[in-house]
Amino acid sequence: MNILSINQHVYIRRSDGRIHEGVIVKLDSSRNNIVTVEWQEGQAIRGKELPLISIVKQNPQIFKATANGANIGVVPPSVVVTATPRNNVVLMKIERMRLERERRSKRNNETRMLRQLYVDEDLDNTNWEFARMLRLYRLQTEFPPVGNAPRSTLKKNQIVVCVRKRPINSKEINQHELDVVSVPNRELLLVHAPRKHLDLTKFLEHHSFRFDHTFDEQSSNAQVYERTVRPLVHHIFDGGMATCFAYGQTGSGKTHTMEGEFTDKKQNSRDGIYALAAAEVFEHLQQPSYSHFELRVSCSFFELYGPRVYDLLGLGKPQLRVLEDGKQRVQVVNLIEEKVANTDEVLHLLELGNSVRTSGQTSANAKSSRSHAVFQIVLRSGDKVHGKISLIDLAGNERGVDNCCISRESRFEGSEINKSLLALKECIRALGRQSAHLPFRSSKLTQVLRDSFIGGKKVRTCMIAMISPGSHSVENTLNTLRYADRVKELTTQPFANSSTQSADPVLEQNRSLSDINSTSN
Ligand SMILES: Nc1ncnc2c1ncn2[C@@H]1O[C@H](COP(=O)(O)OP(=O)(O)OP(=O)(O)O)[C@@H](O)[C@H]1O
Repeated sequence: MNILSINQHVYIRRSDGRIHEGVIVKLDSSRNNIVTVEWQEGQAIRGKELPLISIVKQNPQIFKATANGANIGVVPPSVVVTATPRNNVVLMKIERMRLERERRSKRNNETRMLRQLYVDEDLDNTNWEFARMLRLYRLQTEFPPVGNAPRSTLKKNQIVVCVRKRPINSKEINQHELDVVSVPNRELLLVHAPRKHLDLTKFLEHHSFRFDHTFDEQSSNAQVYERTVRPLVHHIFDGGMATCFAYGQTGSGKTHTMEGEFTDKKQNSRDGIYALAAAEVFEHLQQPSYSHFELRVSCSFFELYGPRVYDLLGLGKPQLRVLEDGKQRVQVVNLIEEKVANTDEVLHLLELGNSVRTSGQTSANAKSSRSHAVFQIVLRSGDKVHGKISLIDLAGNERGVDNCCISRESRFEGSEINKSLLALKECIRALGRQSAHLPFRSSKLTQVLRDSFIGGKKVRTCMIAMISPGSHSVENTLNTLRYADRVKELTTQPFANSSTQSADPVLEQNRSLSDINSTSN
């Protein structure tokens, strides 16, 4: 073996008779003197392991040259590869490096694609494990179709509870928040809460809820209106009282839904539920079946800030007194009830009122409504109230722990808001139970809305719970859904909401499916 060396040029004959000039790249005496030779064929580098004896036979010139001190070797009959030997070695090394580079980049691309599949092209996302679990859960879980409850029952329900999920916003995306709410169909809603075990392993806790209607992030205000407030407008023409509450965490979309989209620092009142309801009222007025009532439309707009009531249509936003007479009739003294003849006049009133509404900054929303805004459309036949709809944009509900970093005044505001929301829940529940006792005196909000809770079958209520989809809001989202759930619980017995949790994705899937199945039975 000492005659041959690495990088030495040799000729080899292939089985098809062609002869190539190659380079020795490996000499292995431990394996019966095996010699590895590489050569170039077109653009490709090829290699072969050959026994030493075969190399000796095919390259007699090497051995003659060694014996005589000069290379008098026999030139092979035809040489396929004609590159100069020195160039060949360099080329081969470059080629080998290129192939290695290509292999590495292919491997990296594969890894990148795999992560993108799970993490939405966001490779820096520290939540990527949760994102992966979520993606898998959503891919693997089959949701049952909507339950068999006929849709017409929704129209007849005295209390309707719906949930609307708003789209994840750019602030949440920049903070690498995940969208942890799924709306698989128009009744179901799932919250996937990211959790950690004591040993810090991560898992998702799935909670499923069922409501009269669930709206996903694609839903428009008009679609929400269609399912929620439209039946109530029809109801007041039939002589009923109706109330619709927008409930939810600050920044979850209550004002967006009730008062319209907020673009370029301006509220576009035209597409909010207030305006859509007003337009429907004027459309209905044209119908001959109501002409004999000689109905006239008027609006009032006021806010409740803590225990105080302010008229949003009055000059300088005057504070109003709330009085109750001997027959428990509640009057907001001197509340302006403006007569309106068309939707544009209503929009004008809304703009006037919104411009003076109390707002503040919360941990979740820089321009947060800190008051409950009550917009009422009253139908009068002569002096008598024929029907009335109250549309209420409630102040944001916040958990105490979210308020730790804000001022004392804001914390006080928060506790007042939560107190009135608790009272509201109790009143709606009492209405659902047809209870003789209505705890309406426990807050100013329920006191001024008393006539929306009494009146038996003539009274109808709709609650739209708004939720933020971001993972940082998950506790507030669960709070909102539990609140809405408590309101609904007593009104539709067949639906029992529930929650599940599990660390094992397969178990999670099966359990939550059985959970969903059980709720739909
Ligand atoms: N469905 C939606 N589609 C698009 N953007 C939305 C939606 N819901 C809310 N938003 C946006 O989210 C932000 C917060 O919404 P909004 O002010 O309506 O929240 P809120 O619940 O009224 O908060 P607060 O109780 O603090 O007043 C706004 O910029 C709004 O435009």
